[in-house]
Amino acid sequence: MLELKHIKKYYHVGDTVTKAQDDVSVAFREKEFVAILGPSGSGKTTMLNIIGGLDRYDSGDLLIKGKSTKGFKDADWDAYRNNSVGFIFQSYNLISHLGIIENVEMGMTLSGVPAATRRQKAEEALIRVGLNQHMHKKINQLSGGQMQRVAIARAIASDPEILLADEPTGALDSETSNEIMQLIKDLSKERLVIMVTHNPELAHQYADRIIEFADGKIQNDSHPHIEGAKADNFKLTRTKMSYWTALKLSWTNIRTKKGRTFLTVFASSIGIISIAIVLALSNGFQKQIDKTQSEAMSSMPITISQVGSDTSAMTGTTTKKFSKADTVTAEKSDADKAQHVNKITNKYINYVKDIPAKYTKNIAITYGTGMNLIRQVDGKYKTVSFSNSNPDSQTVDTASMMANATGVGGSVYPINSDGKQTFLKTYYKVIAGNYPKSATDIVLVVNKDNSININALKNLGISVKENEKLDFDKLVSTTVKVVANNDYYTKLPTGNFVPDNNYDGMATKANTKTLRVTGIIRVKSKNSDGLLASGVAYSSQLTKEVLNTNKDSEIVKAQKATPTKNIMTGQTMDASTANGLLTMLGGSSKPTTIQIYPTTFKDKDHVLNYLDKYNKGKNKNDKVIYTDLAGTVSDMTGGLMDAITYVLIAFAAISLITSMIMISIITYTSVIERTKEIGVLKALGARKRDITRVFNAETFILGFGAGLFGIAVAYLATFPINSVLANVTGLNGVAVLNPMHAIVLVLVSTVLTILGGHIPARMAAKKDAAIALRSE
Ligand SMILES: Nc1ncnc2c1ncn2[C@@H]1O[C@H](COP(=O)(O)OP(=O)(O)OP(=O)(O)O)[C@@H](O)[C@H]1O
Repeated sequence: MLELKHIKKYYHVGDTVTKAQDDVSVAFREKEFVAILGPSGSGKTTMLNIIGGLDRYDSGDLLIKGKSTKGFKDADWDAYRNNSVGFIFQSYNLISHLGIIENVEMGMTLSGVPAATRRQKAEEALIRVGLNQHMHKKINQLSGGQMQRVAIARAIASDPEILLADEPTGALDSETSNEIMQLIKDLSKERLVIMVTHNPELAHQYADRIIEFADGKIQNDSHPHIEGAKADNFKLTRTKMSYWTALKLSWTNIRTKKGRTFLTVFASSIGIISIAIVLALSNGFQKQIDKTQSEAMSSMPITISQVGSDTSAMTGTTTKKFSKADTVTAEKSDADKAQHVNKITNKYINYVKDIPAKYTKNIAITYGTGMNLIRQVDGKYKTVSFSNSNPDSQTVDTASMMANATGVGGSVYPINSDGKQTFLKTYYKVIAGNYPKSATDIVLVVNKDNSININALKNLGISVKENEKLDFDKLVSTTVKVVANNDYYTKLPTGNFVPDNNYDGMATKANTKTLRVTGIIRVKSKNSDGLLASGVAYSSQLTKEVLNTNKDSEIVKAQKATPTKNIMTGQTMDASTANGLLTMLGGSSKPTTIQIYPTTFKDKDHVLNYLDKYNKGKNKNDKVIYTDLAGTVSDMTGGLMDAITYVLIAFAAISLITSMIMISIITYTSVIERTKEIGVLKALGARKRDITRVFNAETFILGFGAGLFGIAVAYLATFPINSVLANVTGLNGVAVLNPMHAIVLVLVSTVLTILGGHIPARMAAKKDAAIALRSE
């Protein structure tokens, strides 16, 4: 059955060499009870460990059923121990955190025997050793003899052919010893039993054969056996512990150390808690900043005007040196030099309209078209305007007189490229009436305190005194009429055009449109001033319609025919005044300003890049220059927030690493504490990998637990944090834990702790089984 051939095992410690096995040759029968006697330190245990595959011989050979073990790999030894060998130790070596049945089942659990079969065989083995009454007790509720019976049950549960016992009665009184010996004697009827003992009487009383050992050599053999030639018919089934078994094993172990586990989990979760809170806060602050930014955007668009200011053209040379020249140099002022006329062509407008929709909320194109407005006041029609300029001031400037007379002024609100009215709905609240629906609907914009520019009302022909309070009803539904150029101006015999005085007549003309105030609106946000000035606001659509009606009117045609002469006054004009007049009359469809509202600060950069691309390669005169008001506010806030978050996360990460180190230490202690258990598991056939798995499972449970616990604490912490922040800053719901962050943090905690625990786990796996079993 078993044969040792010239087995040598020397231990070298320092200069001394211990010959634990010194050329041992012996053979065993298939069924016999062999007792090995000998003085302490003679090498008995070493021989038993070599036979059981727990220890390796240096030279010689161990034949199992005729099969040489010289070429055995670790996995073969593991399988051999699991399939063929049962061990019984002096100190029982039961796994105390498992139940009796689980202990007995362990060998079968390791080799993947199905649960029901396992349970049945374990119970049979326990009945066999006489423990049918005590099966459901805990290990620490048993007597020494009973514990040894459990150990014997574990050794025979999977019915091995070889049973190895190392001083099985060494810790028991004589009566119990006899009972155990009798039990082993019975078991030897079915298998080979090799027992190491110090007790010659027991050996002689129960054993069939006695081998005396001294100085690593067999001195005497009472009943030697010579193994005949045998065919190699030895087969091994490899063992494999499932992840689930590893998890269960670790879980039961962790449960026996509840206090320590809780403290570990708590301490390791501190890193996760701090990172989660930092993320939750920065998340919330970022949201607040985004909101503020987006509000700021609404009042600070990128503006492209007909005349821009090219700051790069400013020389900024204010020399301090006095000139010695005796001449005067005529020079343009810096501001004049910087003045740049933008050629806002249709091509450019289309280019702007093609900005990817995701980057912009709105694009407002304003045309400087005048509107001939009249309104019935006290039964009579008179001219009115949407302007905010003072109607009582004595302006001599013809352009502003024209502006007042023709109704240029007021604010134009943008309409989305798809024609939808989202701008007003997003940023403005209706406090009376409704949002405008059609091009002929106009609104009154009031300030946060419901005040409105008095000039706007006066220009509409409403007689009002400063600080006078007007009912909403009085203003909503006010109507104003826009008259087409052809109805508004009459041609004099001189060829000049003048406004007709018959306003009542104009009111009923077919081309006259009625505009109606549909509502009074006010900016929604506390923090923003809004885009629209207080006063009248109308849609960009309305200007387009007016432009369409007037572009081919008589007065426009006549003005175009005499470009250097004002068609109304007969005065000569320079090109730019002429251009202004033509625009006012509706003869030029060039926009006066284009305003682009980026969606966010970041998108603004995309928009600016897009606009810069247009200018690339163009000569100075063809370039279109924009003004970026929001640029001065810049992305500073966003960058700052990111920086703060990174710094805080770095600090929090330090605590995470600390917890990782702590988990390694705890796993390491656990490895030390469980050294004996590792030995037992190995004796039962556990592979290195199974041992690593058991400890990895433990760190997995700890890491995952710490992650979950950390997230739970961080989530609960957001409530008091938010209430404090709300009190201090007035901001509500700042700390918001992003579920994605929560999941990632649990993963991070699990992965980091597994990493931290992996090295001790590997150390555990590498432990020598024989040494592990010798440890106390
Ligand atoms: N890992 C080891 N390193 C060094 N020496 C060892 C090691 N294991 C055992 N020895 C030595 O080998 C010798 C044989 O030890 P072994 O445990 O086999 O003796 P034993 O006969 O079983 O003794 P006891 O009856 O006291 O248990 C002893 O001198 C022991 O010190």
